[in-house]
Amino acid sequence: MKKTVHFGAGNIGRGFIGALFSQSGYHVTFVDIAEQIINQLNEEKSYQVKLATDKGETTKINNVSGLNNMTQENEVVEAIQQATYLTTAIGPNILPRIAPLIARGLKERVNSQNEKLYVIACENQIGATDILRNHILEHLDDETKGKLDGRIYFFNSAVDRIVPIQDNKGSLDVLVETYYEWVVETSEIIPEVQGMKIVEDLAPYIERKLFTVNTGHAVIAYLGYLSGKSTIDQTLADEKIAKQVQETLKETGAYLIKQYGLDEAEHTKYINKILERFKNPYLNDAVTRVARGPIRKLGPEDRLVRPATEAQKAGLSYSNLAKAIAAALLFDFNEDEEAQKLQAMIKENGVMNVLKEISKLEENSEVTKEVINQYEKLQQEVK
Ligand SMILES: NC(=O)C1=CN([C@@H]2O[C@H](COP(=O)(O)OP(=O)(O)OC[C@H]3O[C@@H](n4cnc5c(N)ncnc54)[C@H](O)[C@@H]3O)[C@@H](O)[C@H]2O)C=CC1
Ligand SMILES: O=P(O)(O)OC[C@H]1O[C@](O)(CO)[C@@H](O)[C@@H]1O
Repeated sequence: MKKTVHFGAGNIGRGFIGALFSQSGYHVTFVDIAEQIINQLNEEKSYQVKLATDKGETTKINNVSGLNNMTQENEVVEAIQQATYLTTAIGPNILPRIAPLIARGLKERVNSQNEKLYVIACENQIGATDILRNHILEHLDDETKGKLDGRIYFFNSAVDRIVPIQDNKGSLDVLVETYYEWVVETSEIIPEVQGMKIVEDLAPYIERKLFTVNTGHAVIAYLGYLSGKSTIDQTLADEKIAKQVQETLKETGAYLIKQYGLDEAEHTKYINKILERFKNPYLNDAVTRVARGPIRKLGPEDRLVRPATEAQKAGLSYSNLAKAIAAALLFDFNEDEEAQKLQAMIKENGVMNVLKEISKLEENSEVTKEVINQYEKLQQEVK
């Protein structure tokens, strides 16, 4: 049986990427630090993926097992020897932490065989696989680096499926939305995986996804949080916020249409389809999940700041994006480590310095001025 190694046995790992591999005839070895999940995968050897619909259709996912990358390093290295694919869905901030072990696995592999291995990071981040590759290279000697060509391939990808936090503690089963899209950038002919779409240029796909699905989601999450809402669908039922989301997506849309020559009517359809996905009540998707990690989400290349700076450069409107950035700056959820760190930074150094440090926005840039203007207005509104 073909084999694949997937780092991150969480929501996207089990509910999306691992499930597609299993359905394509692969044995999936999940690598994670969550001991309970690893034990259950090894004991139960399967789990159910349940669709967030009124019928709640389920699919059984077979041929799965687990390894703990903290306590079973040798076994992970061995699994990498046998795999055709190595994927991750672990969170962008975790990629540097798993890179040393992947590097060990790759070193052993290229010194003992010529079979091709395809590495794909499935994270909400532009160029996540390139970033992972650079971390891996830091842990390889020149001789090993020289052997990667033609053996180890690194492909960027875009992943789109809403998988909320699961409220079935103790079960491996995962509730997912029906829709999914996994786009992988390569011009190589690679072993087929059901549901994987191959493209030669990922940029329009990942930007369209990140600056529509993720920007829209972030606006709902941050404004929902500020107005005391619990879930995404509940927030979108608030007409004022729904209008604000539309206005923000018009701004990212204008940039995407200009940048990639998208058809305006098609793009409007794409936006509307996404808004329908967000309204799914069966997902019960918490605003605090979608808002998680505000420091990462306020990064210069991420879903809020990049479209704002690109729109500004292109002479397009960005005031609604500035409002979204301002709302993210006000996210003070006390169970989110990044939110707490962000609030401490704002308290100590002020918003302008935080925008400079985290978002790489110049002090007196037009975008910075507009964000501060929106931040002050929002602060008054939520008082
Ligand atoms: N949940 C969703 O709807 C979507 C998530 N994504 C992306 O997928 C990635 C994963 O997200 P989720 O699955 O939602 O998160 P999650 O929190 O459900 O899963 C992450 C998994 O990584 C594991 N992990 C954390 N640190 C680790 C380490 N050092 N070594 C090994 N495993 C470690 C955790 O134990 C957890 O099982 C993120 O980059 C996210 O942006 C992308 C599209 C959709
Ligand atoms: O996973 P992140 O990057 O923290 O952001 C949450 C976002 O990811 C998703 O879970 C999947 O795209 C979206 O639901 C949401 O926009």
